[in-house]
Amino acid sequence: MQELDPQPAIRVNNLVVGFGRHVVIDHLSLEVRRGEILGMVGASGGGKSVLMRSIIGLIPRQGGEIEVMGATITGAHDRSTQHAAGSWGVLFQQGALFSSLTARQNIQFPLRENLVLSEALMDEIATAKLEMVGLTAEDGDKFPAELSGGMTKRVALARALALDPAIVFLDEPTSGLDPIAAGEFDVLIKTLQQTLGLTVFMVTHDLASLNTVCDRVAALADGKIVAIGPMRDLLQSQHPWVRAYFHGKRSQMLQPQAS
Ligand SMILES: Nc1ncnc2c1ncn2[C@@H]1O[C@H](COP(=O)(O)OP(=O)(O)OP(=O)(O)O)[C@@H](O)[C@H]1O
Repeated sequence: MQELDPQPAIRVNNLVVGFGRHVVIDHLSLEVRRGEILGMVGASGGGKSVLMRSIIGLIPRQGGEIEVMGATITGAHDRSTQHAAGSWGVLFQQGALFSSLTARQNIQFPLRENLVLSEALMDEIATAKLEMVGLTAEDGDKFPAELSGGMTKRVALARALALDPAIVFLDEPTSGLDPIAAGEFDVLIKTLQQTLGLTVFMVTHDLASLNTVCDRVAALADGKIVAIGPMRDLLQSQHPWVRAYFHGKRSQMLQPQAS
């Protein structure tokens, strides 16, 4: 296993996020190490997406501190957050490609927003990103409606990688994919982590992803991280929700990795 940087990529301290009286994140603290793939699990509606969106400054918080690559995150329009935003890419839950743009144009979107580059260079970058996620230059000419679910996820990942981020946030990247496509996507994420040194924050319900690609897994329950560590540690956790999640009927197919 690669050596991890002791200075975390993401540091969340005592975070509180809610909507009106509904507290979703309740004094949560978490560190994501540089270069690791951290899987985030939790009940549906438990706050995983809210946590991810808070970290990247899209949802305001009521308390606590967030740092990403050493930069303090306040609000989406804050200068420090905007500067830090260059260090991350995001794959939202639905892929969220612009339907009127080709795959290539979708990948180029962040480049156009943030940089001044020639069309030729932008085409070159888009082709490189397409290849990086296992697609061809020809796939770049397709519109989202012409892509399979797996291809859509790959294009969305290529777009998240457009600005060469240090961190990628993935919100349920394998949802809706068949097990083979999901497995291929897992391999892709692991390969990108290893070749690019990426830090990956991955919200997922996919037990196979947790077991095969995540260096550590964090469990969110009652607005807090109630367990965090390698998968084998989570399987030993005595926390009632974590036990129910990993030892329930749906988890029987889980094959823990040998330590
Ligand atoms: N913009 C919002 N306004 C009000 N409530 C919100 C908003 N966004 C999320 N919530 C609420 O916050 C809670 C956590 O939602 P979140 O989407 O983070 O869950 P999740 O853990 O990602 O769930 P799932 O696994 O089903 O995707 C839910 O009760 C949701 O209704």
